[in-house]
Amino acid sequence: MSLLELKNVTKCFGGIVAVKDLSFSLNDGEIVGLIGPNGAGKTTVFNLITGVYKVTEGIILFEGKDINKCDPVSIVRGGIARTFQNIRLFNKLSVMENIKTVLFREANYNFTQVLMKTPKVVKMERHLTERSMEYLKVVGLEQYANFRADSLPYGLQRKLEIARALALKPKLLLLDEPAAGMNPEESLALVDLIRYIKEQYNLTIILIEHHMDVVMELCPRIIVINFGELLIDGSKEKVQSDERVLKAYLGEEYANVAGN
Ligand SMILES: Nc1ncnc2c1ncn2[C@@H]1O[C@H](COP(=O)(O)OP(=O)(O)OP(=O)(O)O)[C@@H](O)[C@H]1O
Repeated sequence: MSLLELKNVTKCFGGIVAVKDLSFSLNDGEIVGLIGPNGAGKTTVFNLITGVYKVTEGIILFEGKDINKCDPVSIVRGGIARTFQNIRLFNKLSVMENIKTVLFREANYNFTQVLMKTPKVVKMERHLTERSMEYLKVVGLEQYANFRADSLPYGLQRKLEIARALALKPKLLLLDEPAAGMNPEESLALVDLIRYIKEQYNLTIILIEHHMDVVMELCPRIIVINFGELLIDGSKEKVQSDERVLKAYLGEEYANVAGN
C-alpha cells in the first residue's frame, strides 16, 4: 500500500483550474521532487494534501484512509507535516519557543497548574526545553535558542521551520522550497540535512524546489506538473532527458551541464 495516493485530483478556484486530474502515489521511505514552472499548481497540491483546501474532484488517501474531509489539525495529528514557501514562524517568539508551541500539545497540565507553577509543571517545562533543544541541535540552531525567530537570517528561519515540522513527528514531510533564499553553500548543507533527517526520523519526503541542483541531488524520482496537470513522473534520469522538461523547466543550459 502507498503511504500517500492522489487519485484524479482536481482543484478549481472559480474559473481557474489549479490542479487537473492529477494522480500519483508515494511509497514509504521515498524522497520525491515536485517541480514545475511558477503557477503550475505545486503549492496547491501541498495545500490539498494538508487539508488547507478541499479537492473539487478526486480522492486523497493517506495510509489507505480518505483524508479529503479531514481538517488540517487532524491531518497533522495523522502524520503529515509541512514547511511553507513563505516562512510562517511565530516571529516574536524565541527560536526555542517556536518548537515548544508544537511540543505543548503533549503537555498534560492545566491553566491553574501553570499559574501555580506546580512541580509537575516545572518538570514538564524542563522536559519540553530539553526536547526542543534536541530538535534545534538536529538542524544546527542550538546556539540561537533564545534569539527572536525573526532575527535569524532567512536560511536559518527555514531550518527552524524544518525543526518545528519534525517536532510534530510526521511520517510524511512536505517541504515547500526549503532552499529559497539560500546561497549555493547553504543549499549544499541543506541537502545533507534533509538526507540526515530522512534517515534519522524514517521519513517519506516530497519536496517542491526551484533549485534544480538540490532536487537532482536529493530526489531519485521527480514528478513534473504543468498547468496543474501531470507532465511526467519518473526517475531523475528520465526527467532530465525529457525534452519537454528540459526546455520548459530546466533550460538548455542545464541540459548541457547534465551532458544530455
Ligand atoms: N487561493 C487561491 N485562489 C485563487 N487562485 C489560486 C489560489 N491558490 C492558487 N491559485 C492559483 O492556482 C494556480 C496554481 O498556483 P500555485 O501557487 O499552486 O502554483 P505553484 O506551482 O506553487 O507556483 P510557484 O512556483 O510560483 O509557487 C495559480 O494560477 C494561482 O494563481
